[in-house]
Amino acid sequence: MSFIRLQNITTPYCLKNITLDIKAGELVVFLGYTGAGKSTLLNVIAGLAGYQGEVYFNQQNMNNIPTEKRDIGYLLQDIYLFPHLNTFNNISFALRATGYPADKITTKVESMLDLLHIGHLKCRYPKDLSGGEKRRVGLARALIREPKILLLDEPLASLDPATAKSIRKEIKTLHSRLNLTTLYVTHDFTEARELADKIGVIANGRLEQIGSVQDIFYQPVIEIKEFIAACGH
Ligand SMILES: Nc1ncnc2c1ncn2[C@@H]1O[C@H](COP(=O)(O)OP(=O)(O)OP(=O)(O)O)[C@@H](O)[C@H]1O
Repeated sequence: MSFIRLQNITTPYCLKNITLDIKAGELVVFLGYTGAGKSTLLNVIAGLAGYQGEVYFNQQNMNNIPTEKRDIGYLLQDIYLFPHLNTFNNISFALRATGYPADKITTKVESMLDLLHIGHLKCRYPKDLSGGEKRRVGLARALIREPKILLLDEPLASLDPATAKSIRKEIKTLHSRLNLTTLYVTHDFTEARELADKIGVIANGRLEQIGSVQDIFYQPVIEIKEFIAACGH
């Protein structure tokens, strides 16, 4: 049964009639060129972009449900950590804003710091974090409210290959351990291959192809042949 269903999603500038079913617990990677519509697709699911069509989570229509009530964690490509808050306060922000019991916030944030191996960063401000550390803090912040759905928009962009690989591994572990349904945007086939249960290929606002890594690797649509050639297998 599908956990996320998109039905005939069209947006004014970009997406064209996308219909898609994602099962609970799947890690789906959306692959496509710059400007293809990948971020817009995540924004639709998050309730951050206007659209025509229907979005369902667990068979409930989400069209009139605002972002903060959609049970999602979201890590954007340009991570907007609050510059004036340290790591601890960046992570706890959403808990405070939603009335989480004040006496339980510290324990909750500490457990998230442990999970992401960033306890030593808890008093640091974003300007004193490396790119990789910022991603980990961003992930902790996205996960602190225990969402069922995690949306990641090029979360590893501009990291060195070794750091990217280690965070990728961590994302995969968190995805399983926290029973997440994860949607991940990239234009890197190597990244997609390492992570995906399924790959969805977006080109010119359309979902051109969706299938297993093997399906996409051996029978790619024309638009991503270059990605596959570039990944060096
Ligand atoms: N509000 C808007 N007004 C005009 N054009 C828009 C608007 N929102 C999105 N677009 C256009 O829609 C297209 C898809 O953008 P989107 O950010 O979803 O692509 P993407 O596949 O995520 O690209 P990238 O890999 O560069 O992040 C782009 O051409 C963008 O300029």
